[in-house]
Amino acid sequence: MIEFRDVTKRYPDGTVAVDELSLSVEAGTITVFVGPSGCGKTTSLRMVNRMIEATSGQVLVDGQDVAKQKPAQLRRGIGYVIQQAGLFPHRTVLDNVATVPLLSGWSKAKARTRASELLELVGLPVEFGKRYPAQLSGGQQQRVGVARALAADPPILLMDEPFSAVDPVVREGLQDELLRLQAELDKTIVFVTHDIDEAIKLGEKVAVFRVGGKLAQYAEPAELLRAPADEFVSSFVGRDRGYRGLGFLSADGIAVEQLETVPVGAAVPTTNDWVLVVDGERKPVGWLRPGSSSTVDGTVTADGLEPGGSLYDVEGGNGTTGSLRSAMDAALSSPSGHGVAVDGSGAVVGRVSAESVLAALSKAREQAATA
Ligand SMILES: Nc1ncnc2c1ncn2[C@@H]1O[C@H](COP(=O)(O)OP(=O)(O)OP(=O)(O)O)[C@@H](O)[C@H]1O
Repeated sequence: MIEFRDVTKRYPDGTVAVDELSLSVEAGTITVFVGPSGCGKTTSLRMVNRMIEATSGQVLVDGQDVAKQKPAQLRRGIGYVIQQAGLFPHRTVLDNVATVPLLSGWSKAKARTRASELLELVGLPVEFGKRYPAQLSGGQQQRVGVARALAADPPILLMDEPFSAVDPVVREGLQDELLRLQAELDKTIVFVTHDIDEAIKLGEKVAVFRVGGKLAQYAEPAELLRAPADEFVSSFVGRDRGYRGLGFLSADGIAVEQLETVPVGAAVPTTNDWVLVVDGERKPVGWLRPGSSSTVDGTVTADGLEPGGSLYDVEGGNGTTGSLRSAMDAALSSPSGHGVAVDGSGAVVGRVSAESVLAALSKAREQAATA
């Protein structure tokens, strides 16, 4: 656990970067510090590994005041990942990752074996170990940065805007990868970003800072969306917070109704409604519009079908149930108005409607009110 107790950082020029910060970061969780530029996120993060010293107050790691520990020893248990990875340009990728184990006295062979394992863990081919950082894409360099920070197997990982230099698609992949890694590694991660969507996706708890280094709210993401503490948090959290909040509500109680499907090559069904066309594994191919011409000699072809909308995975992708948001999105984005529900393998299991999502939502509200 990491604990900030009334921590203030005043720089020599008088700037108060962090003002009386008190919060606890639970072990084994991802906690995100978010806020506008200059609100003291980086300063707070760096006070944990003593790259910056607090002016007053205490930072404790596992109950021990960091100010009383030798920085080198403290940092052995704390991995650090920064924007644009900060790799050594003249060392190979493998040697970059092996740096900390080598510094800790491991043999070269053992450090390199460990580095190879880590490259695999972060989803990079082991052959990339021979390359130099400049020979990798930004996203790949970022993965190397994560592998390097994990090399000594530290229980704590500090990540300062690690994904902000890559494009949105790569960034999303890296976020998913981090969540996957965390499920496996169970580290205590403090993650700094100025992107509220990233904070809400990654954080089990999110600390919102305002300029002047004051903590505006510290809460679970669903709570931030549902009940922002004040105007500042509300405007920082941004638009559509009601809709985004659906992402945190389980679609457990939602009714999945029967949906008429037809395989490619089968006879065109006689119905005036839309029909979902599926492949041999019951995965959706597209929609057959009522009176559509996507047929040859009375059988359904894959050409000319209406493309489908997003899919509602009833298993939620991580062994959990899907969210009301994904169910609602499936219903709203489907050309037929029927949201397509699929199982973990992508096979169609039925349909959901916007009305059934709203019914599940009011049931969840009633339950919350009587709880
Ligand atoms: N060495 C320094 N001397 C004086 N002021 C500093 C110093 N380092 C940071 N600051 C100031 O402290 C405040 C907080 O800076 P910090 O880098 O922690 O913010 P941040 O929230 O991480 O911002 P960003 O998102 O832009 O990186 C800012 O006003 C900054 O200008």
